[in-house]
Amino acid sequence: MAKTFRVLTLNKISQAGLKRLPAERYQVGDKIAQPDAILVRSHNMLEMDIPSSVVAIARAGAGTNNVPVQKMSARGVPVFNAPGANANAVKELVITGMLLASRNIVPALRFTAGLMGDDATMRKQVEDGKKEYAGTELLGRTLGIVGLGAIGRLVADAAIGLGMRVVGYDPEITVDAAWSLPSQVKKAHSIEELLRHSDFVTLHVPLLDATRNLIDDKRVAAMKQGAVLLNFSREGIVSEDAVIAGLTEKHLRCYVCDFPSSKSLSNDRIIALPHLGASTEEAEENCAVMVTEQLREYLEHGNITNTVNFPNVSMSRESAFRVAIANSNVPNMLGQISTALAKASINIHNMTNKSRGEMAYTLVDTDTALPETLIAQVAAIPGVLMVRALPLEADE
Ligand SMILES: NC(=O)C1=CN([C@@H]2O[C@H](COP(=O)(O)OP(=O)(O)OC[C@H]3O[C@@H](n4cnc5c(N)ncnc54)[C@H](O)[C@@H]3O)[C@@H](O)[C@H]2O)C=CC1
Ligand SMILES: O=C(O)C(=O)COP(=O)(O)O
Repeated sequence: MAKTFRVLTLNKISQAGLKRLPAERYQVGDKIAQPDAILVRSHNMLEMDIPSSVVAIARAGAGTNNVPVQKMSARGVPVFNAPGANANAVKELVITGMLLASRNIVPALRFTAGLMGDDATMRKQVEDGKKEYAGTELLGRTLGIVGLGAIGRLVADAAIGLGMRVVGYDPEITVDAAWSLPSQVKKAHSIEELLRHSDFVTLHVPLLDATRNLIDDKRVAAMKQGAVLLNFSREGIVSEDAVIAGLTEKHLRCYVCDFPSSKSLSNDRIIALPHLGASTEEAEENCAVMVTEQLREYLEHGNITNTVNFPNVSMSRESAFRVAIANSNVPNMLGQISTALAKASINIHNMTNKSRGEMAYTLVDTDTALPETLIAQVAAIPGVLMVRALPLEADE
C-alpha cells in the first residue's frame, strides 16, 4: 500500500492548495500528531518544538524569518517557500499606501466619519473642512525601492506607470531580476544615495541579520525632508523609534507599514495596516498551490524546487527505487554513499547531486530496493543529515 503522509497546518491555508494533496495519500489538519510535513504562513515557529518526524516545512508565502531555518538545515529538512506568488498583492498595497499618505486619506476619512447634521449642513462642513486634507500627487515624484526582488520589481513597474521616477538599490540583485527591471529604473550605489533623492522610500528586503534596523536614525536623517517611508517587509527592518523621532521633528511626512505596535497606534503620522500585504484571495491561492505542489513532489519523489536552504534538484523517475539523501557539503560524501551501495551489490541506475552553501542533496535511483539495514548504514555516515527511501508505488 502507498505510504500516506501526515501534514500539520499551523495557519489557515487556502483550500485551492490543500486540494493538491489528495485524501488517499494525505492526512492534513491542525491537530495532526507526528507530522511528515508542516504547512505554515506567519505562525512563529522559532520557539516551537518541531517533531523529529518532520521532513519538510512549507511556508505559503515569501518570508521565512518565522521558521528556524538553520536548525532545520542541521536536520536535513528543506524549508520551501513561494517566491513571487504574493508579490502582486503586496505591490497593490504599496501603491495604496503611497496614495493613502499623499492624499491624507486616513485623517480625511476620520473627518467624514465625524460629520453631523442634515445634508446641507454636512455639505457646508465638507467644503469648509476639505482644505485641511489637500494632498500632493505621485506624478513626477521619486520613489526609492530598496530590494528589487519579486515585489520590488513589480512596484517599480507600477510606479513608472503612474508617472513616478524610480531609483533602486539592491546589491544582491539576481541576473534574472536585473533583466526584468524596467529600463527607467535608475541604480543607486548606496542606500544613502537612494534616501537623499526619494520622496517615497519603500523597503522590499527579507529580514536577515544584515537588514535588521536597516533604517536607523542615521538613515532617517539621510532621507529627504518631507519624505514618506513604506515598510511592507518586516517590522525589524525599521527602527520604529528612529522613524517616530523623524516624524516628530517633521523631517518625515508619514510612515506606512504593515506592522502595528503600541507606539505606532498612538501616532497619527503612522498608517499601520494589520499585516495585509499578502491577504488577497489570489495571493493566498497562489502561495498555497505553489507550496503544496512543491511539497508533494518532495514527499513523494524527493524533487526539490524553491527552498531557502537546499539546492533545486529534480530527476525524472525511470526506476521504481529511489533514495534521497541530504548531507553536509564536505568532501567524499558521494564516494562513501556509492561505496556503501556497491558493497551491498545495489546497482545505481541514475544519480544527481547538487550543493548550496553548506548543504548538499543527492537523489539515487537504483535497480533494486535498498534494504532497511543499508538505509541505516547510509544514515550513519558522518555528515549525512537525512535519508529517505521513496519507492514508486504500483499505481503511480
Ligand atoms: N507584508 C506582507 O504581507 C509581505 C511581506 N513580504 C516581505 O517582503 C520581503 C521581500 O519579498 P520578495 O520581494 O518576494 O522577496 P525576494 O527574495 O524576491 O526579494 C528580496 C530582494 O531583496 C534583496 N536584498 C537582500 N538584502 C538586501 C539589502 N541589504 N539591500 C538591498 N536589497 C537586498 C535581494 O537581493 C532580493 O532581490 C519578504 O522577505 C517578506 O519579508 C513578502 C510578502 C508579503
Ligand atoms: O509572504 C510573506 O512574507 C508574508 O509576510 C505574508 O504573510 P501571511 O502569509 O499573510 O501571514
